[in-house]
Amino acid sequence: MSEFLVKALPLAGLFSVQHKRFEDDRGHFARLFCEGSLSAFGQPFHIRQINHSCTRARGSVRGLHYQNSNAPEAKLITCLRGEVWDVAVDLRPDSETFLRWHAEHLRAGDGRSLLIPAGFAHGFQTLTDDAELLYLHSADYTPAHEGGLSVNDPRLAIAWPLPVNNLSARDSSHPLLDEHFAGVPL
Ligand SMILES: Cc1cn([C@H]2C[C@H](O)[C@@H](COP(=O)(O)OP(=O)(O)O[C@H]3O[C@@H](C)C(=O)[C@@H](O)[C@H]3O)O2)c(=O)[nH]c1=O
Repeated sequence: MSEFLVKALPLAGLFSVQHKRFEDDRGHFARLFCEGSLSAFGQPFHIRQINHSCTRARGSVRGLHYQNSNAPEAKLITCLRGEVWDVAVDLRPDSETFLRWHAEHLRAGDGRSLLIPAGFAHGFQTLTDDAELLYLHSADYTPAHEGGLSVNDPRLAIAWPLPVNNLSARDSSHPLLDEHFAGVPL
């Protein structure tokens, strides 16, 4: 096995990345990111930014966020503490799965990340208190080019595992999708 076991998920370009773990008496070691290996899957991924978040209460939801065609970005999401239900929504207008979502359960210590390509929105719900996420981003944070989708949009019909709690003011005000939504053409 190489340093990663990469599994394609139902939306093209979305991957589960299992990190090979080396165990010994001291504990363990794993490579979290390797540009050379991961670029072979989906589009090349060059890290521009690394972010970290901690979310205190179980059931909290962050998202759904994306950067538009002026600053498209891929993300590699890893859970460092607790557990989250991590969601990616396909916003590529030419995709056969446009507006379909897929979720993965990420747990600290499971050695797994979600690789989300450009042209997707991302969000998550915490399944435990004090959940921490590490995000690797392929583009700079560009608020002027950021968009959001409502986590309760009936057109997406995301089946959140818990009642949706603790949305930020911004995440409570994302518009519902309508016929003018053009997605993220790449
Ligand atoms: C994302 C981000 C936020 N910020 C600032 C803006 C704001 O004052 C504060 C909190 O930002 P937000 O409320 O947008 O944080 P949050 O709602 O946690 O945003 C995150 O949500 C998840 C779902 C993602 O996928 C991330 O990429 C990111 O968009 O941090 C930065 O300075 N740089 C950044 O890269």
